[in-house]
Amino acid sequence: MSSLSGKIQTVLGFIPPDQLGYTLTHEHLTMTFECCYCPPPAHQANLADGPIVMKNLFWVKQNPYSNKDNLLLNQEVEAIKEELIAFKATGGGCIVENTTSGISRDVKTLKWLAQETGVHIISGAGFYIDATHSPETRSKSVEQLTEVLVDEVLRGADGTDIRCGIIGEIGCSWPLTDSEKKILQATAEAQTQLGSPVNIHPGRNSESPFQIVRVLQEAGADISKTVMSHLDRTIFDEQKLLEFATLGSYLEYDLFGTEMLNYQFNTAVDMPSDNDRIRRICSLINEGYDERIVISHDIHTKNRLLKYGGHGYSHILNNIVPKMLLRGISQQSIEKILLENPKRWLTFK
Ligand SMILES: CCC(=O)NCCS(=O)(=O)O
Repeated sequence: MSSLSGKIQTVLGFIPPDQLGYTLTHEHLTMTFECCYCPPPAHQANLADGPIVMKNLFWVKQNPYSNKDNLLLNQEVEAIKEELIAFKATGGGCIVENTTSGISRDVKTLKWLAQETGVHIISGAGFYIDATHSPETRSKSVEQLTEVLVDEVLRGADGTDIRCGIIGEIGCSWPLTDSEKKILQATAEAQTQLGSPVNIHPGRNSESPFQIVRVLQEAGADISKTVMSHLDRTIFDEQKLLEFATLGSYLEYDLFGTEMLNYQFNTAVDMPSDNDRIRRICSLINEGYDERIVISHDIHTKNRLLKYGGHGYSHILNNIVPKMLLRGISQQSIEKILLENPKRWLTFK
């Protein structure tokens, strides 16, 4: 049993699980996303640079990864502080901030935001996708990577004493790279030592979540304390989703608010709408999985903030919950999705 057993660890220290409140399990409050910049086609090259303004806003919403300014969420600390105050006033309690090494994690800013707003913020340990791994990270053994993860949870991240309360999001590509596989094995080992919650970012292929679970299981992970993120853009076939659900991870629908014609990272994918997401969640509940579902917005670009006409961090509480109720999801299931499931996941074993 770990020293953290029974506790939830925020950037301000431990909280009793019953103080958590409604929780968004996958957000970003400060990060950069230049690693995923997609140059626009030649005839739109002028839209890559310059700030977001009314005149380019529709284009930015359709092509969020092609405007460089849009990828710098770390420039919006004041706007995000205002949003968190509104989130709390709307009934929100906690945000799990999934920024890991490679996309500019900034735990000092997370601590400041938690102090200023009263929202519980939980920070993530570990590494984003291979494209962001440093030569130093690539050269580490599984044991050395495990040490980094354990250290970020027990002692603090990025040279501070601010501690992470989950491992993740651990970035995985499709196909999985050697460096990502080592980090998954280290994640399993660190999870075994700490009893910690884990969050995984799968590659953009429906086989990816299955492959990741296999690697984690072989390395001894506890899949029941692991969230598989981004299922909205990863598994579309209902039978395949139900097959994945039997593996026992939490099933995360975390792109609420994202509605676009073309999904730039994989144009073979039709990005679902919020109504599609709600339908998917209804069918998972009907199949008996309401104790495994968690939801979020995964805000990672500026255009999704209220300041830029986006849906903001309170969209789920303000708009999605009422629509879920309208579509027959019970208040009891909503309490599980937004409160009980996050609480169970975030409490160290
Ligand atoms: C860092 C944020 C992130 O990785 N979000 C996932 C985007 S997507 O792969 O689902 O498009």
